[in-house]
Amino acid sequence: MSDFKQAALDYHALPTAGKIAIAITKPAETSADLSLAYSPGVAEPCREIAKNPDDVYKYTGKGNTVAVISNGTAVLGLGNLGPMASKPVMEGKALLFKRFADINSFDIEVTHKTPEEFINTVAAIADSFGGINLEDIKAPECFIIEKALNERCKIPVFHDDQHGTAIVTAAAMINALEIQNKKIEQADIVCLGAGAAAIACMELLIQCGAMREKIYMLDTKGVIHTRRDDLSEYKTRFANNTDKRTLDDVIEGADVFIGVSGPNLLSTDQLKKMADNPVVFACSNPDPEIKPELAHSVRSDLIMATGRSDYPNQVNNVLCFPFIFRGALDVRARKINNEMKIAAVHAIRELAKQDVPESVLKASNEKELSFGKGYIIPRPMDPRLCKNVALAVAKAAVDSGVAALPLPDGYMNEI
Ligand SMILES: NC(=O)C1=CN([C@@H]2O[C@H](COP(=O)(O)OP(=O)(O)OC[C@H]3O[C@@H](n4cnc5c(N)ncnc54)[C@H](OP(=O)(O)O)[C@@H]3O)[C@@H](O)[C@H]2O)C=CC1
Ligand SMILES: CC(=O)C(=O)O
Ligand SMILES: [Mg+2]
Repeated sequence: MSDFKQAALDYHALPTAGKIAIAITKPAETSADLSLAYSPGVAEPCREIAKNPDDVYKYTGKGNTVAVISNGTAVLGLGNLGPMASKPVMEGKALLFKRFADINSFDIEVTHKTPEEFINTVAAIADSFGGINLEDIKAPECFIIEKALNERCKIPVFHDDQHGTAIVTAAAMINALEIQNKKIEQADIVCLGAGAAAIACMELLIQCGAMREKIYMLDTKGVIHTRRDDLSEYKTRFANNTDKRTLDDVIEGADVFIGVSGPNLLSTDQLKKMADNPVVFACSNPDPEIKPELAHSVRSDLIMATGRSDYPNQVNNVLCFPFIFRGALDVRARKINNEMKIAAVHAIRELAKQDVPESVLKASNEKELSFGKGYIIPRPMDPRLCKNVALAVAKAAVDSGVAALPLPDGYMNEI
């Protein structure tokens, strides 16, 4: 067994199994404490909430709790491993919520037969939480599930693999194209993968200026084109009127490659065929579509990003989901709308242009980080992400009319 594999298994197993635990926030030592925490004292907030349901936010942890919910059908790029094998990832998301945005989080893995069963299960428990982060649910079911839950739930429901990934990809792409001196409107874009992440990433890039007809999307059967008769309604939106059929065909002269598919699917020969100064986001986890060292060995003019923490330019939804929920929860947004997503894109993107604090350099084991080919997007440990993204998102929620609360006085000033 490799040292890294053993270290990763030990990290999860020792000294206690798993990565998260519950913390008590009130004294619970004496009989007097317990008479407040439990019987008889607990009856008082129960009565208040029964009279005024909004008081649940005043007397319980609902407003700062997000459920991370999966069925394990698209666990990273590992495929349909089922609910239990997805649990380390879901605990990981809970860890990231707490570490980066001080949001309490439960991971919930659902076993079900039909999308309706999943939807009914989640809808039935949704009121316990301030928000729901759906994770690693494969396309096309993820689109149906998210839409139905957003219609049925009073709290924000956000499929991270769609929107978190899209927001971070758009932020990084705008910066990368600027550095490569390319215009997004003129970029020829290849997207390998046509699932949850791919569809959402391309839709958001189009909102940021990319031209739909200049996007070539591929699934396991090749290029998505207008003469295919096997396309879901979601893929059909990207059907290109073209004779190109394979990755080899579309990669020729492409400015951008975005991989949200699986490991080792882009060859060095294909990379060589891309236009000058290309942008390559190989975002499949844990193994990217092409390894950075391999890509850099054949091209010196590219900007390269992956989803991983052990290479520069980590294009990963961790840069978004803790912070977009922080902003949404703090103004009690009913949903996470387009305005909030666009605000997050720009808050993340702009931060990469600012000087990097010493604490981030230390945590990244870097001497220097400055905006450029090796630093197109902030590092997840950057404490300014929470402040800047949550503030932009909360403001956008208030301005777009989905917030139940105003922006708190001095919001995020103290961070
Ligand atoms: N860096 C990040 O932040 C994130 C990265 N990802 C990565 O993106 C990938 C996809 O995740 P997600 O969208 O949630 O999963 P989905 O299951 O929804 O989609 C997977 C897509 O990849 C396509 N695909 C799989 N193998 C190939 C192949 N050999 N050639 C072309 N297309 C292929 C599938 O094709 P078909 O439709 O024919 O089945 C499908 O369209 C994963 O590797 C995941 O780790 C996802 C979210 C965030
Ligand atoms: C990062 C992530 O959410 C994924 O790879 O699925
Ligand atoms: Mg995921």
